[in-house]
Amino acid sequence: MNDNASSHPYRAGFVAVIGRPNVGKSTLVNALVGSKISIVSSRPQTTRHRMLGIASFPEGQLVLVDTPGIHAKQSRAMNRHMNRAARGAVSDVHASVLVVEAGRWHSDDTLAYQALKDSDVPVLLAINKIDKLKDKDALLPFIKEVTDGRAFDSVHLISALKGKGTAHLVKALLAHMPESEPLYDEDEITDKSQRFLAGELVREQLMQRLGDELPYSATVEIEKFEVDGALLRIGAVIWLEREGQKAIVIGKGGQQLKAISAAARIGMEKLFGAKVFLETWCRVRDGWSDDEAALRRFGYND
Ligand SMILES: Nc1nc2c(ncn2[C@@H]2O[C@H](COP(=O)(O)OP(=O)(O)OP(=O)(O)O)[C@@H](O)[C@H]2O)c(=O)[nH]1
Repeated sequence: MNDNASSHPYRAGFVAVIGRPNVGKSTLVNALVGSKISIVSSRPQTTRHRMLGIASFPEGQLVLVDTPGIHAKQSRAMNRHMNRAARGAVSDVHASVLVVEAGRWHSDDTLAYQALKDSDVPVLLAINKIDKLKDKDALLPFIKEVTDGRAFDSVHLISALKGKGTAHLVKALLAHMPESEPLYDEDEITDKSQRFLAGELVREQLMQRLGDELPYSATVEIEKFEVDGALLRIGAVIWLEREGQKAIVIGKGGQQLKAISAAARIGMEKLFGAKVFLETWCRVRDGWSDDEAALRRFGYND
């Protein structure tokens, strides 16, 4: 068994990070892992897949299961997939973190809480975005409101964005993990391939730059991922649902697509520690986000 300096046993296990869309789950996972493995945008429902973030500390290892936000609207196949991925993550973990936004409790928070309570593992509450609250005195009544009639193992006030309060949350989570050898090498940060992460980095730029003009259904497929000496040659296809959406993504004189590619390439170079040559194209396939077979082709497997 791997003992640290103070001879506490090394602990390692799985933690589900659950919450409604846009509360900061991916930002929290990235903060704990120390690298940007999960994409972030101000648009709700950015995270579509369940992915593992591996956070290693001298005292132990947390394998964080980042999930799509749980929400009540399930009309499209894509949304049904996202809810299934989030609920599936709750089984087989040692603890869960329910992430909520400071000052606001939403009916979808109740839905997420209920999914956790049915799971029989310790639930820690992380009240995120405390940096946004002008009136810190409002926190006490909020804590009282959200904990009234709901059982949490502990409550943590955090700012995932600024890294505030996260050390305390890590300590509390590690205490719930079983004694174990590390589950992953300490230099591993995710279970997803570089190919997958490359696609997500392009999608992040689409979400961030195009905001509400962008159809929610846009997705990215990596057609080429080749190692060429010290260079990575990556080819990305942006899939859209209608011809008219292409003009939005490409922009005047191709400027928008150029900016998307440039920013995604910088993100890839940072994450992969290698020079990247990135090519991007737009293609159209009608109605794919409500088509279960197309979803599987684009990697939305349960
Ligand atoms: N001010 C502030 N903003 C935050 C904090 N954490 C996250 N955000 C912002 O909230 C937005 C949503 O963050 P995400 O991490 O994508 O949220 P998510 O819960 O993973 O969202 P989904 O993928 O939609 O489920 C982004 O604009 C983040 O920068 C925080 O601690 N403080």
